[in-house]
Amino acid sequence: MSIRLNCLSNMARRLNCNFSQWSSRVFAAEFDSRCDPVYFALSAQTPAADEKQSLLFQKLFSQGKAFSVHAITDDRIQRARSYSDLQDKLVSALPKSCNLLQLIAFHPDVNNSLVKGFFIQDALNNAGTENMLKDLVKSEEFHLCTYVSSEDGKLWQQCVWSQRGKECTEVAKHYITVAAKPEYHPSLLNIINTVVYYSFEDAYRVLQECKECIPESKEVLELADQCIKNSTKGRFPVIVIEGLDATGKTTLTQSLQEILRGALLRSPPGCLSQWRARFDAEPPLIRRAFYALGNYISACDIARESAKSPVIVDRYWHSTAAYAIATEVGGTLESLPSSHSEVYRWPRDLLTPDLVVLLTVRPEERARRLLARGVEKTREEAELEANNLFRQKVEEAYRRIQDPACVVIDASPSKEEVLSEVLLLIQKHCNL
Ligand SMILES: Nc1ncnc2c1ncn2[C@@H]1O[C@H](COP(=O)(O)OP(=O)(O)O)[C@@H](O)[C@H]1O
Ligand SMILES: Nc1ccn([C@@H]2O[C@H](COP(=O)(O)OP(=O)(O)O)[C@@H](O)[C@H]2O)c(=O)n1
Repeated sequence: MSIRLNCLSNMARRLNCNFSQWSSRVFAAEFDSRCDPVYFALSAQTPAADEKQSLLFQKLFSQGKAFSVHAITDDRIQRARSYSDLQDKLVSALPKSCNLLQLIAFHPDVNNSLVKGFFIQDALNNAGTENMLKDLVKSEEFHLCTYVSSEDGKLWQQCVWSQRGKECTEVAKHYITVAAKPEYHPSLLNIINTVVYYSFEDAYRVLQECKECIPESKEVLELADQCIKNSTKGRFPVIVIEGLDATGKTTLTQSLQEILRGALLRSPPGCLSQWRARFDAEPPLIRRAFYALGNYISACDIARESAKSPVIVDRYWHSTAAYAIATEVGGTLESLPSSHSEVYRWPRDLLTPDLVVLLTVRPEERARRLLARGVEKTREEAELEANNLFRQKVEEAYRRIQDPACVVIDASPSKEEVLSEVLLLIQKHCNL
């Protein structure tokens, strides 16, 4: 597929026609996270009519009227924030007759080429929907497309609209062809340095780019500046406890602290708590960079404390990466990057613990504990409960992270049993 698309854009370049960068992208419209998306590409030439293709496109584009919207700025921070704003606007303003789907556009196999947008099917073909979407284009941050068919309904075209003076005008029109399913789910193109950061500098750079639009970034950066780079562990062991919410991390880490007479730390560290809600409200690009920096700040504390006593850490890099990967990857467990993917590698400059224990509990037991605790859940945790599939993806991502990999413990038995099992593990791994 990518070869065919490259040929197309090379040909367009030779012909010196205005074949925008969008033309070499593949679009993926996601009907349901459990099914494969519909993949389509744009073509400068009239494609041959194909019965199967026409049927598929009719399903996609002729449920009333179809539209797509993408944020188009080159600034990654602005694009991520515009996408979030757009989602809020569409969710609140679209009439009930509309079906809102995720539409992504990407260059096959090119990392960070993915641009997120929306695909809207308006079953009633409301004039109001079209006007509302054209209004959005006025802000010049978005790219609006409509979809039209030839008279016999066999060929489809994507029309691009843009604000020219006072008018919203059609500025380009391309034929649409079915594109092959890529080898890997396109969301994988958007993990490295977009939601998971593998060095202090990469995460730091994102918050630096946010200084203007999120003033709190400056304070987080100041704390990060105080971090000793590449901090190394002291002579005492460092034990990280990981797991989904309500798997017993707090209970276990407190017991371990008492028994081992150690220091209890967490990531993100307490010094960042005042800004956590602020960054939780930001899109993944920014939110994940905040948590990534949190790990580096915690690493400094871990280095200092491990010179004096054993250190127990409640969540660390495994949490940051596993939640980010599971949220970003659409589809089922099979859509996760394969076990040997580089997305599961440990950042080269982050202090490595001696032991990472992953607590797992059966879903019914976890739900029982959450209910008994009665604490308000974070938005993401609420989603976990509603979405068992997402929970499985987070846990599987935890299990795939390497160097150090986590040791998985069934934390469904009693607190005492879990504690003694973990103490045995610590003895084995950390010579305690
Ligand atoms: N092994 C266990 N068996 C039964 N209940 C437990 C066990 N470990 C923790 N709990 C209870 O489950 C709830 C969640 O535990 P907590 O330690 O707060 O989890 P986390 O820190 O992972 O969110 C608490 O009410 C706690 O008392
Ligand atoms: N080191 C960490 C810790 C939390 N997180 C994020 O924070 C959320 C969980 O935090 P939480 O405060 O609800 O967790 P608990 O420690 O209360 O179980 C996850 O959704 C992760 O996205 C992270 O990315 N990195």
